[in-house]
Amino acid sequence: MDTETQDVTTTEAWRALDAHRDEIAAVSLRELFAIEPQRAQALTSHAGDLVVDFSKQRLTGRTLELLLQLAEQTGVAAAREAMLSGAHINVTEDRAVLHTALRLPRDAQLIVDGVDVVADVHAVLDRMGEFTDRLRSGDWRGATGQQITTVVNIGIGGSDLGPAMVTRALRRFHDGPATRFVSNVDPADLTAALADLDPATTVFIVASKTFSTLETLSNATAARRWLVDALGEDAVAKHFVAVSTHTERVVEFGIDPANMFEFWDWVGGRYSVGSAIGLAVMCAIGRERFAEFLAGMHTIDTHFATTAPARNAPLLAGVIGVWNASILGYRSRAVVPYAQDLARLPAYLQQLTMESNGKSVRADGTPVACPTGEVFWGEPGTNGQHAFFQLLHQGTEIVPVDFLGLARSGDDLPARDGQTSMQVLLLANMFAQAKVLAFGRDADEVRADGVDEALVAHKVMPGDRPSTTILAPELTPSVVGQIIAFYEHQTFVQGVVWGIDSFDQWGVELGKTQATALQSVLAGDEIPDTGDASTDHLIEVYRTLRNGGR
Ligand SMILES: O=P(O)(O)OC[C@H]1O[C@](O)(CO)[C@@H](O)[C@@H]1O
Repeated sequence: MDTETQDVTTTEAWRALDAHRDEIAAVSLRELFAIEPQRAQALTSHAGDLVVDFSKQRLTGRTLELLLQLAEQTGVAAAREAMLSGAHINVTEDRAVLHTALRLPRDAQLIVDGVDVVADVHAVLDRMGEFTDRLRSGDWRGATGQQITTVVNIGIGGSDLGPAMVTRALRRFHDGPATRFVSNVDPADLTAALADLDPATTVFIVASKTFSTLETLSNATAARRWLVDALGEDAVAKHFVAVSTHTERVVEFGIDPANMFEFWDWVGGRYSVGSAIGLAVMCAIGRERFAEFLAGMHTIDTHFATTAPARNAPLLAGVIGVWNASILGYRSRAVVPYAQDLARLPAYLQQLTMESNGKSVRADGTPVACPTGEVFWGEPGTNGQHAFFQLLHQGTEIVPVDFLGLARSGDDLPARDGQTSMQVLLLANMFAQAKVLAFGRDADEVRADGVDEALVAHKVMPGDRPSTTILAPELTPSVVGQIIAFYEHQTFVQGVVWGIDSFDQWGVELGKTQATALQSVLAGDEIPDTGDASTDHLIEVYRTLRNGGR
């Protein structure tokens, strides 16, 4: 941390972009498409199976040129090389950042701090494969000799969102035991998950990088009690496995290290679904499909590492994200997958992007000089259309949208018209939304439709609302891996440009320690003195309500 981190706003490219913003402010997307007939093709990148169309972003060829200069002047290529080679780019924790090593093929080699991490990675993948083969074939039996029918993953943040999102996304490939995910320390989460389960046929995966996370250890302890009450202490070995970097804590919890799947401190929690944290996914879809998922990620890693900047999809997405958030002032991004199976993708991306880039100081501790981390949110289309799209179309806030769509669906059904299919209808909705956001409809067009003058202003669609459209052939394990790696790398690019450490998360620590301190205050009945009047008052109100008062 001795080296000073560059302030992006002092670069030549930033100053040029700042001026350029004003130059193109009055140019509409309609005009840009009229001036550049090949715009759609020119602004579409191909990465693996992903086709990424940036043409509806508010930018010109000159904007992209300047954004690529910005990437150059902030050292994105060198930072990427440093990450991929295992340099300690997570400076505040002095750690390498090597989630890309999790998806290197078996015959690759990567020596980091004197160790071949690829060999370690594949040794764990093999152990995961052996375990999941046994579980899926029925060879692994519970304490009463019954076959395991349900796997419950207990974890939170990266130890939940990745496997939960991917397992759901790959529903069609699910041919193993049923999977459930418990994350919240709210007892309702565990209680609901266990309500109809039989301890004799249930296996718990306790997934925690640190094995010290309050929510996970609370849920794991309660789940252990549920199992032991029914089957006795000896049953734990057949019904609990752990995924962690911390063997001693796993043993202390009472899980046999033989049933522990290891990963390493160079895998950040939100980047860990390709590690043993993906064990629940492997239980659901099997080791071959999981290998395809990893291979999909590796395809995008290779694209990111080797493709020229002007065609490099995650690099372009990253700098366009900076352009939107920091220069145009569009502070949030909606992610709208037109795929019900990607319903958890927005939540997954919230952690990936916001825990990574939601920082106000640069890696050297100096304050950032421009807005950083976008606020990510979203829901699957078409549901989102009937909820928040009104604001996207006509609100005062401009929210860039990432549309994700699939050309084919394994679930397709005939459409009501008897001619097309519901998947075609779904995609037609996606294209329509992106089209209307970009090109809108002006007052004359509204009038030309014979709309009553009193309603014209209400029906004007302003347009010029940016979006990126990502298309893929089908939701396969590989494509899901590709989507994840695509977002991981754009998050990385943004972090480098902003000069922040995208791999720490100090901002979540204080709340955790204060919760632990407040737990006993809430449970007790002494006059609260927590150091602030607001919290003291809330605790008193809480106690009154808890005791049935008003
Ligand atoms: O895997 P662990 O150590 O239980 O941590 C869970 C999550 O908690 C965090 O540390 C903070 O939210 C995340 O980064 C992480 O994914």
